[in-house]
Amino acid sequence: MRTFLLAGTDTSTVTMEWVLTNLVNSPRVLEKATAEIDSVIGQDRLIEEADLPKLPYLHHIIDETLRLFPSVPLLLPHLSSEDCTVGGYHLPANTMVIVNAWAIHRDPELWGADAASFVPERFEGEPASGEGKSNKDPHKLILPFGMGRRACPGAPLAQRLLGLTLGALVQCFEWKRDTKQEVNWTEGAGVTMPKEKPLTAVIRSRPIMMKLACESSATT
Ligand code: HEM
Repeated sequence: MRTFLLAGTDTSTVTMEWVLTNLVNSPRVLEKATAEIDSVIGQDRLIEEADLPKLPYLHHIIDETLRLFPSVPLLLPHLSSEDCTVGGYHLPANTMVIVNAWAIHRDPELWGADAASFVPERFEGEPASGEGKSNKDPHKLILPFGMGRRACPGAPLAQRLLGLTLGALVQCFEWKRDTKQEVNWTEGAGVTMPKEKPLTAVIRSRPIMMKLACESSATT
């Protein structure tokens, strides 16, 4: 239980801070996410888990954030249990292998000239499924949760948690930068990759907050 708490909390909160940083720096994307939530759910009730499959753009925002700011940028170190070949390189047994997901996620050969830009639309289109499907499917080019047998077992939970939290934050509040210039994207140090300086922003409640406040005062 302790492992799950340790592995699950920092990774998710760091990602959420990067998502919000990207949104306050990209009003166009924030507006599109707000419009999606308003058209699918509206302002009369709070987002629920069952709404998530109907909010593709929200997921593209999360995928694009995990691409640019994977919260475990070097994944976890692995040890080869026997001699093997990886990407054409011979690895003797007992070699430590570190995968630089951050660099893969920003490689212009994979992502094009705008690899460093925040563009959730690059995840549009159905994810390819099955062996041998297009290796251009962007969902198959990111590995924020690792891959294979030791991949993150909390990935499905994390994706639902991020979707629901971000959905509620966008549905319930207007978000704006508190400075004229863009919020700094500088990364800090750590096993998980935090922002160097914590995000500050201006938020204003949207109509649903008044409704939720009235409902909660009526039940107390
Ligand atoms: C945005 C959220 C998260 C990210 C980006 C993330 C990422 C990762 C990565 C990259 C690994 C290492 C994979 C590898 O060795 O190649 C990992 C391992 C792990 N994660 Fe997550 N994780 C997240 C959330 C969670 C949550 C919510 C839980 C549990 C509730 C969790 C539990 C674990 C555990 C137990 C491991 C170790 C698995 C093993 O060694 O076999 N993670 N995670």
